[in-house]
Amino acid sequence: MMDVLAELEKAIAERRGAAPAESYVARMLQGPEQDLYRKLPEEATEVVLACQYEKDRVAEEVADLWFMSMLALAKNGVPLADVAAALAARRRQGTEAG
Ligand SMILES: N=c1c2ncn([C@@H]3O[C@H](COP(=O)(O)OP(=O)(O)OP(=O)(O)O)[C@@H](O)[C@H]3O)c2ncn1[C@@H]1O[C@H](COP(=O)(O)O)[C@@H](O)[C@H]1O
Repeated sequence: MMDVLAELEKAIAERRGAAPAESYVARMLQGPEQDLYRKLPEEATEVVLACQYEKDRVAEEVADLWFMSMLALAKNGVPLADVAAALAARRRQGTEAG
């Protein structure tokens, strides 16, 4: 799983400087930040709607949300490894608490 996300992180880094006309990644990362941040709640809402009404679309919608989250990480210079570390730390805390 992390391999796919790590590959996506690399692809995003490679494409962020591309011509906006040719790259959605470039459009989102070079454009106004509100264009990107508006997409996050939209995609989250689509996940909820799929869960409630269109279960065969849940995976696709979560993939969209994760992609937008990856763009938000790139926009803010936060590496995927930091997210992995945060989840791992919570896992350890959960193990200790449990
Ligand atoms: N994983 C994705 C990915 N997921 C979704 N999208 C794009 O995200 C956009 C948003 O989807 P929506 O469902 O909201 O569609 P929309 O309403 O048309 O979008 P908006 O115009 O409102 O933004 C769509 O244009 C999708 O094509 C993605 N675009 C790119 N990637 C990855 O990023 C790589 C580099 O992409 P580009 O540099 O953009 O070619 C690709 O090879 C992929 O691996």
